[in-house]
Amino acid sequence: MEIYKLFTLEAAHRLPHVPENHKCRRLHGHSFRVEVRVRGPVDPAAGWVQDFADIGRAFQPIYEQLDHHYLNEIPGLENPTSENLARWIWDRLQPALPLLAEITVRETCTAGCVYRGEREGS
Ligand SMILES: Nc1nc2c(c(=O)[nH]1)N=C([C@H](O)[C@H](O)COP(=O)(O)OP(=O)(O)OP(=O)(O)O)CN2
Ligand SMILES: [Zn+2]
Repeated sequence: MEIYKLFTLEAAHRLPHVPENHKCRRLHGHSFRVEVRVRGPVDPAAGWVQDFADIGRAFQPIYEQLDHHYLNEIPGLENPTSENLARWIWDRLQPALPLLAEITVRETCTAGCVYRGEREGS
């Protein structure tokens, strides 16, 4: 079974590799929504895959690094596309959440990406 927890964070970014006249080359901000999904068997005694609070605790240090920050200044996020942000979050979250199955990053109401780890062909 799969469970999920949703996080919202505010951050600024610009995309340095898009053409000069592309709007995303300019500094702008998003209310990013990050959905973390964990997959595993339901423990019969607990009745859950994993405590939602475990996901919250694992995500906290990542949240602190990203929320109200300029993403381009964070090592590894010099080109902070949704794709790169999803992989960056995965790489830091997976050691604390071995059952991690999927990271969804939504930049706007209409755009985002889903990452399921290297087996996806990254
Ligand atoms: N594949 C990707 N494409 C784009 C990314 C990205 O991370 N991955 N990022 C951006 C920009 O950051 C932009 O802020 C969001 O893009 P876009 O959906 O084009 O922005 P709008 O909300 O303004 O969309 P409209 O449909 O034009 O209103 C760009 N592309
Ligand atoms: Zn953007």
